[in-house]
Amino acid sequence: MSGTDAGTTLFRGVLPYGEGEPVDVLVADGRIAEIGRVTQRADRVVDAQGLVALPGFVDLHTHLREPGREDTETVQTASEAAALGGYTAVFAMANTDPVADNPVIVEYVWQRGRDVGLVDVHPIGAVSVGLRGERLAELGAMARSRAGVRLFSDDGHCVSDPLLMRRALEYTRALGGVVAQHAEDPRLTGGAQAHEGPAAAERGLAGWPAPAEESVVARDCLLAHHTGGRLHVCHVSTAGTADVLRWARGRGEGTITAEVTPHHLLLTDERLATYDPVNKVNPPLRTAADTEALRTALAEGVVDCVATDHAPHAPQEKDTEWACARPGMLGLQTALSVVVLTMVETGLLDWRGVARVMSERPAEIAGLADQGRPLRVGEPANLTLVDPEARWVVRGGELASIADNTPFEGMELPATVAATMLRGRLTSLDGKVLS
Ligand SMILES: NC(=O)N[C@@H](CC(=O)O)C(=O)O
Repeated sequence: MSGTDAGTTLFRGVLPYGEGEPVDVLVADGRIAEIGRVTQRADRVVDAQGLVALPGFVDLHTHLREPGREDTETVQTASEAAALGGYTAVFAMANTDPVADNPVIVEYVWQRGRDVGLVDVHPIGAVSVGLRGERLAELGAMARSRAGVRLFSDDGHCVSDPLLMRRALEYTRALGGVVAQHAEDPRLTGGAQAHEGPAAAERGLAGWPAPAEESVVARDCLLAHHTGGRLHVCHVSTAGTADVLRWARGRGEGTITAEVTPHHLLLTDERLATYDPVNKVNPPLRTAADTEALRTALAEGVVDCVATDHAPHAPQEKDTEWACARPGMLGLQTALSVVVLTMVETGLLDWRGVARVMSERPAEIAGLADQGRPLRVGEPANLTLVDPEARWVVRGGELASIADNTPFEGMELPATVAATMLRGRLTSLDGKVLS
C-alpha cells in the first residue's frame, strides 16, 4: 500500500505524546510532512482536538488462527481488530494448523496480511518442528523467505529441552533473530488449570505454580548470556519472574527482553470465584501482588513492553466446564484501555511511556525500521490517535474478532482509539474500519 494512494491528511489540533500545545499534523506521501500551524489544504481533514498522537502500536504476540481455525479468527478479522485497537503491526504466533514451521506457511500468512492491508502482519516461525520441542524447524529458510521471519516461538508450548533452547539461541543469533519463549516447565504444570494458590485449592483446580515460569526464565537468561543469543520472554506473569529479569539485566548484556499482557496487569485469580472459563488463560491469572509487581516492572523497563496474547476461541471451547475449556483471551481492542487504566491512571506511565511500551520497544525488539518511530517530520506516518477522555463499555459481540471471549465483558474502560494510520492511510476512524 503506498502512501501516495492515500492522498494527504491533516490532523487539526492534536497533542503529540499528550504534551504541550495542540498542533496540526500534515501527512503526505505516507510520511509526516509538517507539524505546527499548517495552512496547506489537504484531501482529508480530521478534527483531532483533544486527541493524543502516538506512534502506531506494535503487538509482538497475536494469535490470528489462520490457517486452520478460521471459525474463530482470520487474518482479515484480526487485522480489523488490530486497526481498531490502534495497531499498525502485529506478530502472528506460529501455533496455527498446520504449524508455521516452514517457509510455505509463513509466506502464506504474510501474503494474507498484505492482501488485507490494514496492519503489517509479521509471521513468527516455530522454533521446533510441529511445536513438538524435539528438533529445530527450518529457521534459516523462514528467515530467508519473503516473510523475512525474525521472531521464533513455540508459544503455547515451552521449549523445555535446554539443549534445544541453546541451539535455538545460537541459530537465531546467526540469523539476527530472537527466540520468544513461552516459559512453562511442563513437568511442573501437568494437568494445571489455574494459578497454584488458595483460590485454585478452594475450587479443587490443579495448580500452575509460579516457579514453573520463573525457573525456565532463569535458565533461559543464563543460556542467552552464554550463547549471546537474543531471548524475549513472553507473557511474564509473576513477581518472581520480574525479579529474575532484574537480576539478569543487572549482569549487563542486553540480550534479554520481556513482555507483559494487559490481562496480567489487571486481573487476578480472584476471578476464579465466578468459575467462568473466559478467565482461563496461559499463563494463568495470578495474585494482586503479582499484578502490582508487573506494573512496577513495566514502569521501570524491567519488562520492556505490552503484548496482547490475543487468543480467540470458539464458544464451544469456552462455554464449557473449566477443565475442558481452552486457555486464552481476546486482547487487541482492549489493550490500550487496560494500559491506561493500570499504568496511566495510576501515574506509573505518562503518554511517552505508553508510546515506549506499546510501540517503540516492541518495534526495536523485532527490528522494525519503520515502526515505533518518533513523531517527527520525515518519519513514516504510522500513527495512533487516542481520545484520553472517552470511556466505553466492552461488549465481546461488538468486537471485530469472530470469537467473543473477552474477560472485560461489561466493564467500563477509559480511553478509545479515535484513529489509526498505516503509512499515511487511515485504517480506522471513530471506531470504524476503513478498508
Ligand atoms: N495464551 C493462551 O492462553 N492461549 C494460547 C496459547 C497458550 O499459550 O496456551 C492460544 O493459542 O490460545
